[in-house]
Amino acid sequence: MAEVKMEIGNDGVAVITISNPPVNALAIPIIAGLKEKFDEANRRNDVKAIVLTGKGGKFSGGFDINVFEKVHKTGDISLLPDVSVDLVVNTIEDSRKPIVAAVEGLALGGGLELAMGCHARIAAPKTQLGLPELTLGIIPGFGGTQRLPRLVGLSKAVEMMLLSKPILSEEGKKLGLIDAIVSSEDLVKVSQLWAIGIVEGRKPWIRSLHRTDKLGSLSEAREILKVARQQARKTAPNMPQHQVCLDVIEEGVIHGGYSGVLKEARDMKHLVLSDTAKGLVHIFFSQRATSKVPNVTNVGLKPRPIKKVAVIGGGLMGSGIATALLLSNIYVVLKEINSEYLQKGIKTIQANVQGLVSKGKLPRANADKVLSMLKGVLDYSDFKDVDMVIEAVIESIPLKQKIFSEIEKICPSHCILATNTSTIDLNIIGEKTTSEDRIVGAHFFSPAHVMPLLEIVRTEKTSAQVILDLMTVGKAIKKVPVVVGNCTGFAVNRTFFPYSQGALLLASLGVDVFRIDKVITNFGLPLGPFQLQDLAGYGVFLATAKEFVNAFPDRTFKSPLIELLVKSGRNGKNNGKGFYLYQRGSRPKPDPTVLPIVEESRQLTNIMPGGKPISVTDQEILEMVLFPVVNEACRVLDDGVVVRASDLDVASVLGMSFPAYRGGIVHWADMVGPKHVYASLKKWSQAFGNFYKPSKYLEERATKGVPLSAPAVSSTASRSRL
Ligand SMILES: C[C@H](O)CC(=O)SCCNC(=O)CCNC(=O)[C@H](O)C(C)(C)COP(=O)(O)OP(=O)(O)OC[C@H]1O[C@@H](n2cnc3c(N)ncnc32)[C@H](O)[C@@H]1OP(=O)(O)O
Repeated sequence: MAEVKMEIGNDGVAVITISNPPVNALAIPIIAGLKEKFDEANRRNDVKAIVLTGKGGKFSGGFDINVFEKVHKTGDISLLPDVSVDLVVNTIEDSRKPIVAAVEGLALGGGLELAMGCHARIAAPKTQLGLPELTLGIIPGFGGTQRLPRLVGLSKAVEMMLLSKPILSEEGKKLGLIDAIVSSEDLVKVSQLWAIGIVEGRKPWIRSLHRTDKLGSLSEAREILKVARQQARKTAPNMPQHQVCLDVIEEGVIHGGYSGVLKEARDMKHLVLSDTAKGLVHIFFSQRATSKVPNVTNVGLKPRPIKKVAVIGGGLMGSGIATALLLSNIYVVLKEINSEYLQKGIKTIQANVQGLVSKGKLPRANADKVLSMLKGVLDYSDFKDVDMVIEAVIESIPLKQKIFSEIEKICPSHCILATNTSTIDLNIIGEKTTSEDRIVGAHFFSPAHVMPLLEIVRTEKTSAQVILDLMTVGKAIKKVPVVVGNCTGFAVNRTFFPYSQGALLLASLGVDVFRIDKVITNFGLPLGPFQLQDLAGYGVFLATAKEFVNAFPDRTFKSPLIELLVKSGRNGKNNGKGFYLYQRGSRPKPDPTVLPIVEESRQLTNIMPGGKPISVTDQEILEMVLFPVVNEACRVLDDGVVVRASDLDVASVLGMSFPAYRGGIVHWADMVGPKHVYASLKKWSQAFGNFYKPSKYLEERATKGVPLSAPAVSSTASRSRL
């Protein structure tokens, strides 16, 4: 239950405790409770000093993000209480009695801001301290933009806020954010003594907002902010909160902390209503919702331990998957068909691990231990005690069928039989076995040890236990598992197939390929469709295209362009020459010599109206590439391939790097408006054919004014593949 308690000890110290499991979020009743208890403590004659702490080993995960969601749904900004001035400045910082924060576990966002309003901070070891508000599209709103620079210095504070990077209490102590670190058991006791120390004048009574000693000179401050602004323009070009955060910090540096607090409160409220905040808050909750899968996570099943996994195939995917498992202390048996391929696979894993060491992401000392958990094999003898097999061989149906019949016999009966196929129907892969209940798709995205998404593909026969086990392994290896149904391309590849198709069609209509890529990267995807094709490899593209043409012949656009590129000796990044030129040590450069090949492809498709290139705005280019993706997302929703629309948003962000601040593909389409998407597709389908034909789902929702993300109505729910 959400509550704030106060206990007054014989020493005259009131201990105020926030209790709102699981993370002690500062929900509205908690804020009201804090105000009430602080007022009471200040009034009472038997209270000399106050300690503020959180129950259950966590100080606070910050302001209740659900309130932002409510503001987004209602548009009612008055739902946000005045915490910054009323509670943090007037009640806490200007309290007549000293207040010490006893922080443990985590103090994030509003949690850290409350602590910074107190007159001292005592922390347990390894407590996370941070202001991650920018990841939600807002800025700190309880005075954090003013107090953090005053406690840790401007440079560090800017870094912590702009990168939303938490620090541990040990670093906090060195920086001056934390006054002392004591064990968790002694935390409240020491904080009480510290508070009495302030009353008795043995410890300083510090109001952070009044400090200026760590801000440096005005010119130094301006220089730091100038550099930060330049960096933010590069790293977060489409998001307003970074520049606003720096403006608010500057206000406090120039006109004083209180003036900064007032500007912060005003600007925070504006930002809460921004599309960026709507998108990012949506993704925050959507990502957490993916852990809730009906009939899997709510039926009392317990995940079984997965300690040893066999990976079949040491190519790019297999070695990436093996790396991810090893990094999470799971034993891996890597199987290949000959020692040459096996050595290649092992070398790739070693290089992956080494790469993490050189980037500082893995301590050098851990690298040997990680690699010692790997065993390379050429036969199945080590498969007798594995808990899971992940097959990652080439996309060949007979080969996969053979492998699954073999492993079914060799592996223990509890062993999960997973495939990393990205296109082949799981029912076909499992057809020749009697183990279809333990066959599941574990679809990783390349590079598998880096990309965060794991699509878990289930068939009608996959057991709930197997899905739960794979979800648990997925989380253990730091992926975000999203459970999806079985269909060509599953959720992500199916939804995004029209991404490259739309781009190829536009190129055939006479639009410059590099302009298309630029428009898409300006929108926020890291790579345009042509550069993405270069990177993914043309072989993969052609093989996938074949699958899609077979599965959805009514809506595929057949372009000869990639085949022409291959014929002319281009192979994308693989051989350094695609739409772009790839040279070691320099950024990919658009290659103008590819343009005659694009022209040849145009002549062959011959779809330019009147033989002339169409004239389009950048906005039209964007929509002609992304609306077909939205259209396919609608079909994916209609077919029940995902549990909920927001799962597709998360999958698009984590699997395709669709900008999180646009909320994922379905959320974005709802912001743009289904009516506009529908009308545009209809217009283009009349001009350019079936590729653009709006789906029934889109048509229905656009005409009825129902958001694309609204839960399915019963007639479509019956088609669910989950
Ligand atoms: C005005 C102020 O400046 C504005 C703010 O304070 S904005 C809030 C700033 N704080 C944050 O951004 C922190 C957000 N939370 C997190 O990063 C992580 O949840 C965490 C590090 C606290 C804990 O992570 P982890 O242990 O993996 O648990 P996680 O699954 O994320 O969260 C547990 C539950 O708490 C909820 N939760 C976490 N932080 C929350 C918050 N600030 N408000 C509301 N709910 C929150 C999650 O939604 C989840 O709910 P569910 O179980 O119903 O799905």
